[in-house]
Amino acid sequence: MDRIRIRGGHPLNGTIPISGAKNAALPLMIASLLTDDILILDNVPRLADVALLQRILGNLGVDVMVPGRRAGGSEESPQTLQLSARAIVDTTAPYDLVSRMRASFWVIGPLLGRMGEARVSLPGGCAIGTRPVDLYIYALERLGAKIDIESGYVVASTKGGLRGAEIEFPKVSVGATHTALMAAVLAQGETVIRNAAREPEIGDVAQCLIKMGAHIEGVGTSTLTIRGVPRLTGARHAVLPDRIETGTYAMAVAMTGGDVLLEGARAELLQAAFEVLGQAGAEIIPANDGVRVRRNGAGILPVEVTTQPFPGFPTDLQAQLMALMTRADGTSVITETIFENRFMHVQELARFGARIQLDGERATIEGVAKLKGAPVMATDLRASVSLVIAGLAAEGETLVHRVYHLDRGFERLEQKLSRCGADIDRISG
Ligand SMILES: CC(=O)N[C@H]1[C@@H](OP(=O)(O)OP(=O)(O)OC[C@H]2O[C@@H](n3ccc(=O)[nH]c3=O)[C@H](O)[C@@H]2O)O[C@H](CO)[C@@H](O)[C@@H]1O
Ligand SMILES: C=C(OP(=O)(O)O)C(=O)O
Repeated sequence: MDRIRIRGGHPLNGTIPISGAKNAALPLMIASLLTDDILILDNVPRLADVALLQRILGNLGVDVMVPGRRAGGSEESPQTLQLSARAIVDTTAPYDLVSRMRASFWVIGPLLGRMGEARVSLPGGCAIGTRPVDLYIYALERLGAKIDIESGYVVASTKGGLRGAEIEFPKVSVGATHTALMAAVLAQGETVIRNAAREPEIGDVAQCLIKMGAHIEGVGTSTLTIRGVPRLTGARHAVLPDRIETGTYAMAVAMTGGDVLLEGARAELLQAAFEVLGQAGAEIIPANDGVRVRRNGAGILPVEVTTQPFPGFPTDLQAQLMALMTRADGTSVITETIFENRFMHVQELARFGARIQLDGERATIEGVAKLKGAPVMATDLRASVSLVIAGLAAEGETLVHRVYHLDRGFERLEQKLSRCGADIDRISG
C-alpha cells in the first residue's frame, strides 16, 4: 500500500492550482442519468471517487468518454468527461461499489425520475458517523415513490411517475437535497424543497440542470422551487473550484508560513473559513486569478470554531483546522455539530505531540511549541490531509499510511505541495 513521506519544516511558496470540486463533480456526473442526450462536464478532478462513479454509471449503461485522453491531454490539464445515458440497461447500484462512496447512493433520484424504479445499496463513505438515509426516503416518498429496504438495498418504485410535492427537511442534508432536486426535475408538477442545504455544490448542480432545461427557482437559498419537465436535454458545464481543497491548502500555508497563490480559487465559497484563518493570523488576499494566502513571521493565534452547514464553517475543514491549532500560541476550541464521530484524527495528531482533549462534540486544543514527525494512519479523507498538514510543520520525518483515503479527494497532492517547496513524496507499494 502506498504511503506519503514528509520531512517537515519548509515554508510553502508559489502557486497551487485548485481542481474542480469532488462534491460537485460526483452529483453532476449522476445528473447525466436524467437525459438521453450527452452531458459534457469540464474541470472534472482526477480522483479515485470519480473513477469509482464512472464504474457505477457504466454498470447502469452510461457511456463515459474522456475526449482529452484521445487528444493527448496531459495528466495535469483539467479533465473533460462526456457522459451519455442514452440507454439505461440496469437500475441496480450494487453493494460492492456503493458501499465505498456515499455520493453513489444519489443515483436513486435520477433513476426513479427517469426509469420509475431503482434498487440501490445502502451507502458507505467516510466513517465519520452513522449517516442514515431517512431524509432521502422521506423526500422520495413525498414525491410519490414506494420505498422498501430489502437485504441492504433501498428498493424504490413509482406507479405512473413521480409527482411534485412539498418537502420540508427537518434537518439540513446535502445528499438528501441533491436527491430531492434530481428526482423533482422530471416529476409532474411543482415541488418545493424547504430547509434545503445551501452548499455551493448544490447550486452548481442546479445551474447545470437549468442548462439541461430544468425549471428551478431559489438557487443558493434554502427554498428550492422546481417545476417538473417531461424531458431534459444535453448540456456543457464546468465543475466549480473545490472550496475544501482551497481551504486545506490555505491551512497548510498558515501552518508552515509562506506565500501561495491558490489559483482558480473563489474566496466567496469559503468566507467563514477565511475569516477563521484571518483570526488565526494568516493574510487572505483575493486576486484576479484566485486567492493569495500568506503568513510571514507572525505566530498562529488560537480560535473558537463550530462547524455548521453552509455558509458556516464546513465540517470538511474541521480536521485541517485542528491540525493548524496544534501549533497555536494558546488554547483553541473546535465544536463539531454535523457528524457525531468526526474526530478520528485526534489520536493520530497526538502521535506528533499534539495536546487535544475530547469532550463529546467539543475538542480543546492546547497549542504546542513544536510537533515531531511520526508514523500515522489516515482514517478518512479529510482526517488524512490533516496529518499531512501536521507533517509539513513537524520536525523530522512523517509517514502517512493508508493514503487511498487521500486519493479519494485530493488530486496530485504531493506534486502540488512539493512544487511549493514541501519535502513530500509518495512511496509506492
Ligand atoms: C459527497 C459529498 O458531498 N459529501 C458531503 C456531504 O455529505 P452528506 O450528504 O452525506 O452529508 P449530509 O449533509 O447529508 O449530512 C449532514 C447530517 O445529516 C445527517 N443525515 C443525513 C441524511 C439523512 O437521511 N439523515 C440524516 O440524519 C447526517 O448523518 C449528518 O449528521 O455533506 C457533508 C456535510 O457538509 C460533507 O461533510 C460531505 O463531504
Ligand atoms: C465526507 C466526505 O466524503 P463522503 O461524503 O463521500 O464520505 C468528504 O468529502 O469529506
